[in-house]
Amino acid sequence: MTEALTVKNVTLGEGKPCICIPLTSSTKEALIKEAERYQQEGADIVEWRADMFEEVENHKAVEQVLTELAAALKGIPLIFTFRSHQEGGEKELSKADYASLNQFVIETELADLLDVEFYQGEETVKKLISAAHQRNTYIIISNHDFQKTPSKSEIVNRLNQADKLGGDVLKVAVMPKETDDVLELLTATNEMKKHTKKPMITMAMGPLGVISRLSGQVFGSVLTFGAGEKASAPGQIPVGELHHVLDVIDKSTAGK
Ligand SMILES: O=C1C[C@@](O)(C(=O)O)C[C@@H](O)[C@@H]1O
Repeated sequence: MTEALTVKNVTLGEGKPCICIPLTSSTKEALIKEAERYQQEGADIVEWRADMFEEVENHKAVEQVLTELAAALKGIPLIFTFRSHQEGGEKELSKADYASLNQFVIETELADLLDVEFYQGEETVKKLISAAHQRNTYIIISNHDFQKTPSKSEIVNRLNQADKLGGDVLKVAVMPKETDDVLELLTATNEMKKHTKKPMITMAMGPLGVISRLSGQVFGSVLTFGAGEKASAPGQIPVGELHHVLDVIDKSTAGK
């Protein structure tokens, strides 16, 4: 059974999956406008994809955006994510720069959750978890495979490793080439939910994987990404449509 994790006014792991909208603009002004819009539209959670920000290597500029985002979001939890190129992101930082950017963001206490990539290595991940936990910040440990879908046992293995490292939320995204791959991801999620109490976020990307972005309540994924102005990964559907489908599933599975 998943133990729910409450971040500000949002609970991950109870009933209907939360909807997270990614901020994908490249300038501060456009990011703040996006945040204001999603706040008015009632987003559950917002993710800042900082690898899409033109000044991401300038820590002061990052802090300024975080400060203004916190004001614009009016209490909506914020995930800070620097997605590296090899995991599907737009920029690449050295391992040292990746660690220092995330450490800096933790110290600002302006993000509620940080997405930390599993492949950055055990030492970095553990250091960031420990720093975050001293500041009431949660860590999502993520792993993306943009080329393929690993086997069910490999997906479970990656989620287990993220759990053992001490992540608060465990995330895996894969790329399906056939419907069997989507089933592999869903089966892995369903199986893992029997072995961990931590909230999980899993998805199969691209058009074939759309069903996995809708069915979290059934198989055990607590959050789903919906496209705002722009999708941050293939297969995300517009937030309005996502709300509608999640509501239908929630109503029809109530009482189970
Ligand atoms: O890890 C994820 C999931 C994601 O890749 C998706 O497929 O929806 C979108 C990213 O912005 C986010 O950081």
